[in-house]
Amino acid sequence: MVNKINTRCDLMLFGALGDLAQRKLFPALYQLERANLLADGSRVLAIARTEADTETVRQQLFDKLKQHVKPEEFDAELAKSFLKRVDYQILDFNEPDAFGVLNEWRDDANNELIVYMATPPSMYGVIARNLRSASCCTEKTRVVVEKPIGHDLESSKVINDELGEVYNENQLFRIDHYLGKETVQNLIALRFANNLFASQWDQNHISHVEITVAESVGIEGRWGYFDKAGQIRDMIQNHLLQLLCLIAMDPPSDLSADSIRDEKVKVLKALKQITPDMMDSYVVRGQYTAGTSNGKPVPGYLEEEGANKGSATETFVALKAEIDNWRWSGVPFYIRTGKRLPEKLSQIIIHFKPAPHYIFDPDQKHLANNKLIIRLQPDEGMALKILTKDQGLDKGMRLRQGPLELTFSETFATDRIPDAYERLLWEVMKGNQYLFVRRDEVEFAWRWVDQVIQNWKDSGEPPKRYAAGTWGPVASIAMITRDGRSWYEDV
Ligand SMILES: NC(=O)C1=CN([C@@H]2O[C@H](COP(=O)(O)OP(=O)(O)OC[C@H]3O[C@@H](n4cnc5c(N)ncnc54)[C@H](OP(=O)(O)O)[C@@H]3O)[C@@H](O)[C@H]2O)C=CC1
Ligand SMILES: O=C1O[C@H](COP(=O)(O)O)[C@@H](O)[C@H](O)[C@H]1O
Repeated sequence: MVNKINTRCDLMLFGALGDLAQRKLFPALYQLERANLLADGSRVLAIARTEADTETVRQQLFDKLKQHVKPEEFDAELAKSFLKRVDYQILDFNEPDAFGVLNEWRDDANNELIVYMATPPSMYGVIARNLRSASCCTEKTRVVVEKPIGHDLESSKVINDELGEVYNENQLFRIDHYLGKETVQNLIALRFANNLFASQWDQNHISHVEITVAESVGIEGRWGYFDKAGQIRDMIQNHLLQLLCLIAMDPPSDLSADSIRDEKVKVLKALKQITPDMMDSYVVRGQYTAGTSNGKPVPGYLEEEGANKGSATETFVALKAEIDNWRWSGVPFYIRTGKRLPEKLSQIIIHFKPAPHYIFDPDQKHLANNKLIIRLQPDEGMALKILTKDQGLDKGMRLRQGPLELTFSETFATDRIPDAYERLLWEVMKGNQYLFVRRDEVEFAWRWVDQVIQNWKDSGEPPKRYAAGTWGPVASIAMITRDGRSWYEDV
């Protein structure tokens, strides 16, 4: 049973009519209302530049809630009552003089003020400065900003500096929505609540790690944004490196935000640089061509709406990351992520080393390593593949591999899994930063990703093609096969 927080919040949502706000943030706030977690008197000021009045925006938000909340969780009366908390303010973020109006909306200065910037990152500094000029912030104000923070190390420093001129680091909540996923937080529980794994979690016992975040969707009308980013900036710089950190970090001394973030930063700092001569064997980038998705024909990346036909932006990346420290020396982390892959699937596979001396049938030696499969989405859960004796008089000491299985929806049938943004908004309201990214994490992640992007630029090589509906370019299979391994397939 989660208790509602008693403090009333005033949430100023900049960019409230944008895609993120309407698809994710308002549905998440509705779910907090549904769970009776919003304090009485908490309010939302939806801010954008479109000419509209509050009633029209409430009606538009009602329609979007109906569209994006699961039918069995949508209650029209509750939605209407939730939307009474929402007012709309027309504002051009570039107009400092217009910001004074925001103070008028705040009728009680004792309410917690949360500023959520669901806007292009180029707006963060402008909004922060204008809020300051309008005296619309205090040292207690919490400020939420979306990814990506910049498009490389230099530009992320500029954005972080601009935010830092107005706010202290302990006021800043940088979102990486993967950290709001229950199954991602569960990595911390798995690793640090089960001593069984703690003693096995290093290069003495683990041979390699795989992290796959596959998406079946394509660009979904976001060509303008995505083509400037590509899969490495959109997914690897943030979500996949966060997953890597949670798997690779040392145990934090407690669950405080800084203890966890300190450990993640140590991992990011220890990532081995990928130099130009390593690129062929360590990195594969791809771009999808026409193919199928869910059995239906789909266009290639260059034929998507709004496409620039000559684009060399990658929609797929596979790479081998190495961590230069005592715990992980010699243990590659194979990472892959892409759009228009055969299915939506995020999973981490920990491959344990075989026993030091093998005494069974030589033909079965390939079976002889345990694997821990962590399914982040969908079908959330985990399986530990272990070896047992095959049953039957005629089987001798033949081995077979089977799972110790934990499927969350079956074992813990009662609980609904909240969306990442519900958790993250809830943590912001409580003022808890442990699921948000600190400035140095963002910057060390960029430092590592930037060198790969620079190597691509210098080589001038175009991305390798793969047909939509396949697992990426064949080169990504060759990359892991060269090391005598293969991407995990559940057979
Ligand atoms: N969409 C997604 O799935 C994800 C988005 N993000 C990040 O979230 C942020 C928002 O993305 P998204 O919602 O897609 O963006 P959109 O372009 O859909 O929305 C941007 C919003 O900002 C408003 N806006 C922009 N400039 C101004 C201005 N000068 N004055 C007033 N209002 C302005 C727009 O107002 P109006 O509508 O009135 O023009 C709109 O409400 C970005 O940083 C993005 O990278 C991160 C992860 C996923
Ligand atoms: O941040 C982003 O994440 C989504 C994938 O998120 P998921 O929760 O559906 O796994 C990705 O599609 C999008 O391009 C990226 O900006």
